[in-house]
Amino acid sequence: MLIYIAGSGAMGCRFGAQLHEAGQEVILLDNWDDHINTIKENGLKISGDDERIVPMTIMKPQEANRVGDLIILFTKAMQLPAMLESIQGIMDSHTKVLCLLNGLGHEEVIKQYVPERSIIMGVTVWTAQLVGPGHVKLASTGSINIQSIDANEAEMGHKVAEILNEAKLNAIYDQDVIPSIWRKACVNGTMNSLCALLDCTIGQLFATEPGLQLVHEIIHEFVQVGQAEGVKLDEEAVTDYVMKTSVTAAHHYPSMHQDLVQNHRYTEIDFINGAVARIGDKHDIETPRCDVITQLIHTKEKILIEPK
Ligand SMILES: NC(=O)C1=CN([C@@H]2O[C@H](COP(=O)(O)OP(=O)(O)OC[C@H]3O[C@@H](n4cnc5c(N)ncnc54)[C@H](OP(=O)(O)O)[C@@H]3O)[C@@H](O)[C@H]2O)C=CC1
Ligand SMILES: CC(C)(CO)C(=O)C(=O)O
Repeated sequence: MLIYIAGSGAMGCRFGAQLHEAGQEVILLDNWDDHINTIKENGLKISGDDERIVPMTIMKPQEANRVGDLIILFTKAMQLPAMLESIQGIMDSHTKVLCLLNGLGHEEVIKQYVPERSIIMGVTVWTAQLVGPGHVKLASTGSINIQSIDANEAEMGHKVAEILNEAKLNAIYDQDVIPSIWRKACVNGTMNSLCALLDCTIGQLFATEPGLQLVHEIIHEFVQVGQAEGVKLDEEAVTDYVMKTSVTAAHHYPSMHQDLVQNHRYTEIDFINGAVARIGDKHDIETPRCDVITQLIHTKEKILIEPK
């Protein structure tokens, strides 16, 4: 089986390396020259729980020319359309496309490039961090929920879950993956944006009474908007999940903090709080917190990434 990882940053490298080690033929696709050259020359360096060097094939998306059996999308959300455009030549009617990006609204984007019967949507709580080009840090454990969006293609989704499990990626075939995607978006919509704005860890944020209050108000907006979209979300259960995640990830600076504050890179805010604000508008639901958080993150992007 030929598996492409379309977007081989931290998560793409984790998944690519584990699938390669499980015996699959894996090709990493990315556009970052230093990263590509380092992996070509030295292999992928993995530090953390199980340090090793994994020899991996990596190239730019436009250089790939063999049709893939499975393509796992792992770009940042704002890079997704360009990636889908550039991988048209490696997809045919049998190619399955699995999306594991954080955030909301990717299904609609993917449908513009991939037939519905080939799309598998998913969400993962595995983590990974780029240390530098060709070097990723992996720690702890995780899991994946996936579902074919065409109900007639469930079998193909089950097969993909099996392949992920052979690589010890703990995948389950979910009969309704959309609430899980929204629940993870809610984790990111509370912790990622607030920690990036306040320059703090998750533990620091959740230890404050006003911070915690804001977290509850954001969760309420996500749940109201999700429910209006027909997503089965229970506010108490989502809150419980967010609180539990805040404990296990207490010492972390979330990825949006790493992107914006530490590395001065654009964020996925438009696909998290920004998406809830947009969908809320559609349903005439007010989302004042998501609105202002989105505006503040964009302001911080202007200050840090585009200084005058
Ligand atoms: N990291 C995590 O723990 C988790 C992430 N996710 C989600 O997975 C998706 C992928 O995230 P993740 O793997 O963390 O993304 P990364 O930031 O590690 O990489 C994403 C892309 O950004 C570019 N890039 C990253 N760093 C640099 C750099 N220093 N210089 C130049 N280009 C760089 C590369 O793209 P290119 O060069 O092609 O532009 C790379 O493919 C996102 O939707 C994220 O929210 C989900 C669960 C956990
Ligand atoms: C750490 C965690 C779970 C919460 O923000 C995360 O998903 C991220 O950093 O993107």
